[in-house]
Amino acid sequence: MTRLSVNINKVATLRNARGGDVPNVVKVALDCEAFGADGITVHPRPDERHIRMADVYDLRPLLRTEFNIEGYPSPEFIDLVLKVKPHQVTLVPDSPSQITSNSGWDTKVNFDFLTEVLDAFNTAGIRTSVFVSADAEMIEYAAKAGADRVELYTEPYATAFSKDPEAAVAPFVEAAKVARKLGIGLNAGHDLSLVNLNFFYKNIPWLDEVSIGHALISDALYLGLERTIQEYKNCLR
Ligand SMILES: CC(=O)[C@@H](O)[C@H](O)COP(=O)(O)O
Ligand SMILES: NCC(=O)COP(=O)(O)O
Repeated sequence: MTRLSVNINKVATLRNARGGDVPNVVKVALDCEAFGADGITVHPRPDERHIRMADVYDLRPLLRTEFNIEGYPSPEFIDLVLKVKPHQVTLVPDSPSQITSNSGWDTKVNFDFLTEVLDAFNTAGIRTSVFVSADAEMIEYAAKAGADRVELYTEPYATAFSKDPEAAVAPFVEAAKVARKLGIGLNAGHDLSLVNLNFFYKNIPWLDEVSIGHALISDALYLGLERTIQEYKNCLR
């Protein structure tokens, strides 16, 4: 089964636009779970422009599904994750000024750093995942550094999908085979949508998890959150 983790960053962005508590991020997360989400993902950034550190603490005791925290492993981020102890932490090589995640790690160049950070999370009993491009060497070094899983950065797939779906997914199928051969888990995310998700899943049915935010929350404006989550779940069958 491929799990759907709903990234609620965009819900927090909407809330922050007015400075109040509408929409309430915790309530939306709990409703996502009630509507069938298998997990909740957040990606706090240092400027707290969407998810805030306080949201992460508020969510932890209330969530009933898997909690995945993504982000760049700064000292503050590491401290937060070790205190909150989510089910999974996903390391992303974001710089603070980036609008959104736009690449995977160079796991070879950052091997020592990643090994040290992954060791701290593994020792704390938190499942680890490393955000990488669909590149065999990057996956191999992530595994060597101690990652339990990799998360494939799917923006290039999403961009190329409309022109040639087969060509778009081909490098991801190869990357997924590398992860399977190494015996590590496989997640995927970034710009997955109702348009491109089912094709991705059909080609890589052994995916453990997808995390989806931007398109899913946008679809919910038209379809409502409950139906949207059901439609995304239907893409994973
Ligand atoms: C790693 C990744 O792709 C997501 O965490 C993404 O960055 C979240 O979306 P936003 O950048 O829009 O918050
Ligand atoms: N890890 C990817 C994620 O959480 C959501 O990315 P997006 O669907 O907002 O592009």
